[in-house]
Amino acid sequence: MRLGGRLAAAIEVLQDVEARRRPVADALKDWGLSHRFAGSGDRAAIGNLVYDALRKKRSYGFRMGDDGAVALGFAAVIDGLAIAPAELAAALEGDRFAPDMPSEEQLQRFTAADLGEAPEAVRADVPDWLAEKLNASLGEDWVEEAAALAERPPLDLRANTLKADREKVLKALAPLGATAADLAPDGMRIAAIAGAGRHPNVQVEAGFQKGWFEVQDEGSQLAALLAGAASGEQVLDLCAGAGGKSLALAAGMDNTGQIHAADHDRQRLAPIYERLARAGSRNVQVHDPREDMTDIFGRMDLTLVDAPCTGSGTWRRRPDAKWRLTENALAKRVEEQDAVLDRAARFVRPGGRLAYVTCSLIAEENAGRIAAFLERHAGEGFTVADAGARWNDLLPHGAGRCHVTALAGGTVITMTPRLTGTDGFFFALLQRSERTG
Ligand SMILES: C[S@@+](CC[C@H](N)C(=O)[O-])C[C@H]1O[C@@H](n2cnc3c(N)ncnc32)[C@H](O)[C@@H]1O
Repeated sequence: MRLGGRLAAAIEVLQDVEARRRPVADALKDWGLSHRFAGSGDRAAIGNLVYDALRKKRSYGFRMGDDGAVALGFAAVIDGLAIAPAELAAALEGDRFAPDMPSEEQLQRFTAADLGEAPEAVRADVPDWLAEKLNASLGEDWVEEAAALAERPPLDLRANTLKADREKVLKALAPLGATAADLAPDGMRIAAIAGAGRHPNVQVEAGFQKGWFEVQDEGSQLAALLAGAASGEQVLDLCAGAGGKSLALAAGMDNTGQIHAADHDRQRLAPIYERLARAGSRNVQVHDPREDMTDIFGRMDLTLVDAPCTGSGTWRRRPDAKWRLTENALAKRVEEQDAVLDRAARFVRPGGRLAYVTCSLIAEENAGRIAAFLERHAGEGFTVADAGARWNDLLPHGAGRCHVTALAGGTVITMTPRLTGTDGFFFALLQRSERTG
């Protein structure tokens, strides 16, 4: 396919996403199924245009004076692929699949528009209703913080120290341009794509098949590191999902002690078995959702709640979620977070810890849930640890590179693409006293 056909396809997918309010991955998959002639390069290029258009839907819409699918598609080509309008017109000339070029006036508006004159929510590329919440959560630089969530993400990997060290993996992945991550000790990064192109499919690499590395955002790796599971401990990963954190914890514990991996959704948990086997993780016991886990109540040194959340910290990777999010959905996540924290508390032994993680940047889901938990569980011996100090101890070269917020006598931290270069993550650690009421 030529550029014109790819652009027309991207516009069709954007129209589908808009009309049916459906996840972009589903819309792209359907497009692929009904256009089997399109090769993998075409699909990747179409996907890139769609994702770019959705990441910057509001600022592109402002600059174009139109936020319809056609305008957004053209904006993604001009801005994301860095093809100037005149060059684009020449490339589409004579291409019968290409959509009509926007008017000269619209193109000029796009190129000359001053985003400085746009409302904050437009510059931040977020829906209006979230502006106040993100401002409250991220402080005075919230517009720049949110705008960084509208950039393309890198591909992050974690060396699995049960099978290989980072140097060895970096050597194997040198042809893919992997470099050592800034902060996470076992992290590696393949930079965000500039212009056209796509990240390599690292899962077909021999090293991946042999379990030398996992795909995991650096922020997720850091959250597991901060949770601080020590060798020999009893650990519960209560929202284990496909096991990203369990795998990192197992490596950090050098396969000693015991990790209990649980999730209430069997389908989400299913991939964990294959991942554990590939990674050589032998200290993880997976609990079926139907299992009664009362026998480990009050026995965990560390209970990790990697909570269900809006995922607002991952908007670089799932920009469509940003436009689909509603106040009702946020309220539902908050309810789930309270419920899962209440359940988690039952597993923490006296003297044990409870780590709470989200990949959201909305304070209601983060510090707000911890404050509410402390109120509901007053007298049970939970206090907020100094996560900011913990960050500085573990990552001296990353000091000052995350948000540290005081909360109930301790501190909690937030990682953001702008400060940490990771997806957005929140981390809090609660310490339970030896003597509980
Ligand atoms: C953020 S995801 C977990 C990601 C995973 N820990 C990882 O690192 O790959 C949150 C998970 O919480 C699970 N969940 C939601 N409510 C739960 C509950 N009450 N009990 C257990 N799991 C729950 C969801 O099914 C989902 O898999």
